Amino acid sequence: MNSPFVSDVPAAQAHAAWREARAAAGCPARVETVRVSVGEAVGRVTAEPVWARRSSPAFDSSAMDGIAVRASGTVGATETTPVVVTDFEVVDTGDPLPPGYDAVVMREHVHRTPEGAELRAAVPPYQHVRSIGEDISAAELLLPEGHRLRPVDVAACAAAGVTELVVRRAPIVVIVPTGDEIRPIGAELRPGEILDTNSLMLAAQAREAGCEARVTDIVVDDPEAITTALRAAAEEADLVMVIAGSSAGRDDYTARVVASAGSVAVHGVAVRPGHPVVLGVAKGNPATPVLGVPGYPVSAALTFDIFAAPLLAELEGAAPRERPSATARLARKLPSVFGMDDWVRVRLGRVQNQVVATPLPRGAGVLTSLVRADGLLVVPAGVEGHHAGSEVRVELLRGLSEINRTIVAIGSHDLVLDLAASALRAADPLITLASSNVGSLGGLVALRDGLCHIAGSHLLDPATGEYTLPYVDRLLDGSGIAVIRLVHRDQGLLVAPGNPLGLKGIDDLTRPGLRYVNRQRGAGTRALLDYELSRREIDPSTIPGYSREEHTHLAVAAAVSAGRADTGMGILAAARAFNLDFVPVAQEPYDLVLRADDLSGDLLAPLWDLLASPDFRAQVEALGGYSCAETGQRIR
Ligand SMILES: Nc1nc2c(c(=O)[nH]1)N[C@H]1C(S)=C(S)[C@@H](COP(=O)(O)OP(=O)(O)OC[C@H]3O[C@@H](n4cnc5c(N)ncnc54)[C@H](O)[C@@H]3O)O[C@H]1N2
Ligand code: MOO
Repeated sequence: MNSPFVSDVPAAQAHAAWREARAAAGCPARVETVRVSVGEAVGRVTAEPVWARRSSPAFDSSAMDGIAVRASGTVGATETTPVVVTDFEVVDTGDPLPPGYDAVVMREHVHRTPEGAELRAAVPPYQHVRSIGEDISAAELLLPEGHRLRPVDVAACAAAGVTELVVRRAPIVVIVPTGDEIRPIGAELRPGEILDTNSLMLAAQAREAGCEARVTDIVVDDPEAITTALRAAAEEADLVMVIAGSSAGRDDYTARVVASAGSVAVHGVAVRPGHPVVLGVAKGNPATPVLGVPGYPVSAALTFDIFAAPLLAELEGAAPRERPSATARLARKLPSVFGMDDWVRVRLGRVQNQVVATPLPRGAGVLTSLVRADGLLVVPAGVEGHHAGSEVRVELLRGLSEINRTIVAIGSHDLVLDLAASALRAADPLITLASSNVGSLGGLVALRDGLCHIAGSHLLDPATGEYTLPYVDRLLDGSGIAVIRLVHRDQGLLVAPGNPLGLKGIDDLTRPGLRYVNRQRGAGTRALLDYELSRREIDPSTIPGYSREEHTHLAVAAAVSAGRADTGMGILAAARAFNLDFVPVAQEPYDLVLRADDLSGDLLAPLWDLLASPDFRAQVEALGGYSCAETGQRIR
C-alpha cells in the first residue's frame, strides 16, 4: 500500500477493514480494567455488572413529615365521624418508622386536640411509608457491564453499598503532529507557517470522549523522524493519531510510515471531508491502532468523530455516543459529489414551524463552518445532492430549544447583523441571529420560499433608482411583507492604503491595466455598480476584472489588501477591517424584509428592541460608514 494514489473505500467497508487488521495484528479488543472509588468513576465504563449489596431504603421510613399511626386504629374516620388517636409518634421525612406503626399521616391532615390527634379519613396501611428496598433491593442487578457511568449511576451504587467499581481505564490517545510548516500554539509565525490547532482540537475531542490525551512534539516532514515518533507513541498509546501528510503531496509520508511500522488497512475513504484518511496498525507488544488524520481542520475534526470515537468507545466496551437528530428543510440547493459521503455543516432555525437547514461553507479548511454549525448532514455516497426545499435528516449539535429561538437571516451580509447577533446573545443566551450570505436577491427568494425570517437587502432597481421595494413587489407580490430600515451605509471603492492609483470614482474603473474585483450576480453591491455604470453609459465589459467575483465585502477587501486586485466596491467597514482606503461612491439603505405576521411575534421582538436602543445605534455608528438616522423605521 505504498501507492501515492488515495482510494475511495466506502466508510462501512473501511471500518470493517480496519477492525480486521487490528484483530489480525493482535491489537487489544478492550483496555484493561481498574478498580476505582465511586467518587472517581463518572465517565468510566463498567467492566462487570454491579449488584446491589444492600437495600435502599434499608428500613421502612416515613415519606412525609407528620405522625406515625397504626392503620387499624383509624378505621371508620370520615369528615363527619373523625377518630381521635392517642397512640402515635411524631416523625419527619426519612425517619425510620417506629416499631409497631404501619402508616404516616401528613401533618397538614392532622388536627391536634387536647385528647390526641384527630383524623378525618381512615388511613390505609403503608400510606406515606417508603418500604425497605423501595428503591433498590439487595442482590438486584443495578448496572450491566458496558455502561458509561453518569452522576446518577454512582449515587445509586453508593446507596446500594457499592463504594468501588471495576471499570475500564481511560484509553490513552497519543497525537503526533507533523509538518515542516507547523508551529506550536502561541508561536510567532513566519510566512507560510501554520499553528498546530489540530493537536489542540483532537486532544480536546479525545478528552471529551473520556480518554487521556497526550500530544508529542511537532515532527518534521521526514519519514524516519515520523517513524520514530510513531513507534514511540505506539508504545504508550491505545490509539495513535498522526496528523497530516495523509494525501499525495511530496511530503506526505503517513501511509508509507504506517506501512513500515506495521500495516495500512485503508488509505482513502469515500468520505468528504476526510478523504485521504489512513487506517492502520503499528506492530508492537501489543500492536496499536493508528489513524492518519488529514491535515485540514474540518477533515481532522470529522475524522475523529467518524473513525476515532467509535474505536475508543469499543476499547472501553461501551456504545458509541450518538447525537440526536431532526428532520429539516434545505434552504438552498446542495450539490454533492456522487460516490462520497459528504458531511455538510448546517445552521438551523425554525421558520414557519419547520426546521430549516442552511448549508455552511464546504471547504475542509473552513473550521468556522464547524464552529457555527448547529447540525451535520450527510449526503450519502449514492446521492448526487438535494434540491432546495428537500427534507433531510440532520444530526443536532445544539438543543432544539436554542434552534427554535434562532432568527434566520438570509441575504446580503452586513457587519451590523454580526453586531446585532452578538448583542442579542449577550442579552439572552438562548437567542441566536444566524445570518448567511447569498446576496440580496437570494435572500428575497429564500423569504418567498419560507426558508428564513429575515432577508437583508440593499437591492437597487436600475430602472427607478429605488432600493428593495420594487423587488419586494415583483418577487414577493408585496402583500403581507414588511420592510424595516436597518441602516444607511457608505458604499465606495476599496483601495490600497494611500490610494496609489489615485482612483476618484466609477469613471476611473475603465483605466487600462486596472484590476477590478466584482461581487457576485444578485449582490446589492453588484447592482449598485451596474446602476452607476449605466448612468454613465459605461459598458461593463470595458472594466478589467468585471467578471471576477467574490461573495462578501470582506472577501473583496481581502483581495485588495493582498494585492490580488487594485479595487472593488464595498462598504467602509470592510475597508477599515483591512486598513484600506475608501473612495465614497454612494450612500445606500440596507433593509430587513420579512413577513408582516412576524413583526409582532416573540421571536423577533428582541431584535426590534435592540434597534431602538441608543447604545446599539452608537455602536453601529462607531463602526464608521453607517448612519442610524432611520434605523428601526418601517418603510413598508
Ligand atoms: N493530489 C492530491 N492532493 C490532495 C488530496 C489528494 O487526494 N490528492 N487530498 C486533499 C484532501 S481531500 C485533503 S483533506 C488534504 C489532506 O492533507 P494532508 O493530510 O496530506 O495534510 P497536509 O497536506 O500536510 O496539510 C493540509 C493542510 O492542513 C494543515 N495542517 C497540517 N497539520 C496541521 C495542524 N496540526 N494544525 C493545523 N493545520 C494543520 C496544513 O498546513 C495544510 O494547510 O490534502 C488534499 N490534497
Ligand atoms: O477529504 Mo478532504 O478532507 O475533503 O479536504
